[in-house]
Amino acid sequence: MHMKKKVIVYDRIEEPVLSALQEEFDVRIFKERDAHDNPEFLSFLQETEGVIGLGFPGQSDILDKAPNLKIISNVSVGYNNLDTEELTKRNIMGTNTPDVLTDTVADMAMGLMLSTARRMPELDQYVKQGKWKEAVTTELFGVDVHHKKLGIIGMGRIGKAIAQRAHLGFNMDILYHSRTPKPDAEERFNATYMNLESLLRNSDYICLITPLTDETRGMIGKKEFQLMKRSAIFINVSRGSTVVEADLIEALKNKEIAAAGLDVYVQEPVNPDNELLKMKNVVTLPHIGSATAETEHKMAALAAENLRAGLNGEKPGNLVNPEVWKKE
Ligand SMILES: NC(=O)C1=CN([C@@H]2O[C@H](COP(=O)(O)OP(=O)(O)OC[C@H]3O[C@@H](n4cnc5c(N)ncnc54)[C@H](O)[C@@H]3O)[C@@H](O)[C@H]2O)C=CC1
Ligand SMILES: O=C(O)C(=O)CO
Repeated sequence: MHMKKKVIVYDRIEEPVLSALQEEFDVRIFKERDAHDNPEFLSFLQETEGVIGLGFPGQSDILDKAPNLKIISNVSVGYNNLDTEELTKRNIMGTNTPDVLTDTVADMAMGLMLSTARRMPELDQYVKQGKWKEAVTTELFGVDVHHKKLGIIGMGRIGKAIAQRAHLGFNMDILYHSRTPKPDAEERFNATYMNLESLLRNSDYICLITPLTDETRGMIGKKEFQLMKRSAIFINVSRGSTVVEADLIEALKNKEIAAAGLDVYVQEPVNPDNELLKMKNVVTLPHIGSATAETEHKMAALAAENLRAGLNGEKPGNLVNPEVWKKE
């Protein structure tokens, strides 16, 4: 009898993609807590050929326990959960889901910027508590977004989609910092390339949207917050660990910056005791940049396509370690 290949769905995958995978493969769903010492997880992992999901810890200690693994298909564009060198060494493919989420994440970055600048969550509470009159006071007025300077750190797919919205929709001046200059962004959005220090000094809004890598880990800390304007509003949609969170808390407390809008945290779910959650000038979201019904579906479908290709001996469209692919 033809044996179905074993596949782990890690954390979750949306329907109807899950049902389709269950038809084709011997699927088992595991959650993050299982990754450590659940004997059922460890025994299934021994025979697993494919993993699909969110944030599977693709590091050597887990890979040691997965001798048959061929592919880890992330349902995310970020792949900081994967040790790509280690995967390549072991001939394991890693894939991600770029492009399909770009506009959705950019929409959300603009939303965070607007809601932080115009204090929308705070005002929402006043209205719901019947305190309309108390809400309409100069102390609770926000600041303008349009015609201000937006500094984008990481002018990639999402960075450009943010620049498009901000420049064409809100008449913002775009400053940016990236590994290399992006002539297309300069032409389309009149964006100005700057080193990090100049960007931080000159921006009214700063939006961080780089991947998390060895280079970007902690790239925004005490020194960087001190360079920012006191009126600066800081938006992080990248990963929590691109920022030194304790330094962000200090900068907000000491009024070195005005406010922050955050979708990502060093620890997720964020610890309820985290001081950021107690600050009125911080708008928080639970890492939902790409989480709309439409985009979740596109990401799941693309990740499943990558998984199928990898398990059928074809080259997946979105390899994050392309050097692993060698034709026999
Ligand atoms: N909050 C959320 O829900 C989401 C967060 N993300 C995060 O956004 C990241 C970016 O996604 P894309 O735009 O699709 O990736 P991308 O690869 O198209 O763009 C990343 C940009 O960052 C730049 N960059 C890399 N290292 C840098 C450094 N050291 N200094 C300055 N710039 C640097 C690159 O040059 C590139 O232009 C993802 O890796 C993920 O971590 C992505 C989707 C949703
Ligand atoms: O795609 C990503 O990297 C996310 O953070 C969630 O969509």
